[in-house]
Amino acid sequence: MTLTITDVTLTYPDGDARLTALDHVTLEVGRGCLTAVVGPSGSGKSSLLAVAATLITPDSGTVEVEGVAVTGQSRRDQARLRRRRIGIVFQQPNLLPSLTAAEQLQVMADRPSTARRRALELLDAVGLSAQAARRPHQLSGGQRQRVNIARALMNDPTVLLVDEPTSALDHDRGAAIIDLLTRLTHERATATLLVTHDRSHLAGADRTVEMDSGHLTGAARTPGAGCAL
Ligand SMILES: Nc1ncnc2c1ncn2[C@@H]1O[C@H](COP(=O)(O)OP(=O)(O)OP(=O)(O)O)[C@@H](O)[C@H]1O
Repeated sequence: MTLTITDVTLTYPDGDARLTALDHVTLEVGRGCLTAVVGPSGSGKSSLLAVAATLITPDSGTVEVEGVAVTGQSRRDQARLRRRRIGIVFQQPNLLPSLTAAEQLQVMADRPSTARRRALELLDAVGLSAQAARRPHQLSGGQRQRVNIARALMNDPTVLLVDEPTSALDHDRGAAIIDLLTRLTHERATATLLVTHDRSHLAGADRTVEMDSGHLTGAARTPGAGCAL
């Protein structure tokens, strides 16, 4: 399994007590599979993503990427793993204002010699070939989010983590972004974990899991073609 989260508990300080954000959560995501985690505000979705991204160390439990336990690694090894194996799409694109769409991707490249070609190939994959030379203020919100997604794929990650990608978009553009993420997940065989409070776009997800008060409460939908669960 590409991303395996096993029996993870995460608490935050809450005055004199501790608030349990994740309560013995177990979840597996295989390559070529988009798993959506839905749940109300405060249910623990962003915390789950942060643990999967190795940005937060849980109180207990483990995270494995391609069979390697990352929970006990040094921060330096975790950062290397993030750079090489994990793509993260944050809610807000946070593009650099002075760079073109292609340059936003190129600056992420591990291998500078192929960066330009790869950036253009990825912009084509997200439907932005004609916008490669545009800067963020010359792009729509949906186009900026597509650049954001393409940028996360720059170093060919095996795990793709996506946080509320449709929150700034209208319904149709939001649905198009989820369809794009599902297609890219299948084509590029990433293990994709997407969190959202908005379940209206999720018809195309391979699997939907519910989060409620730090618990994963159920899995629905059978895996689609190419989804190696
Ligand atoms: N840094 C923190 N310190 C203390 N408590 C936190 C911290 N981050 C999150 N929490 C709490 O942990 C719980 C889970 O929060 P989390 O952000 O993971 O939920 P969420 O489902 O992503 O919410 P939203 O949809 O609003 O982003 C909430 O009760 C939240 O208040």
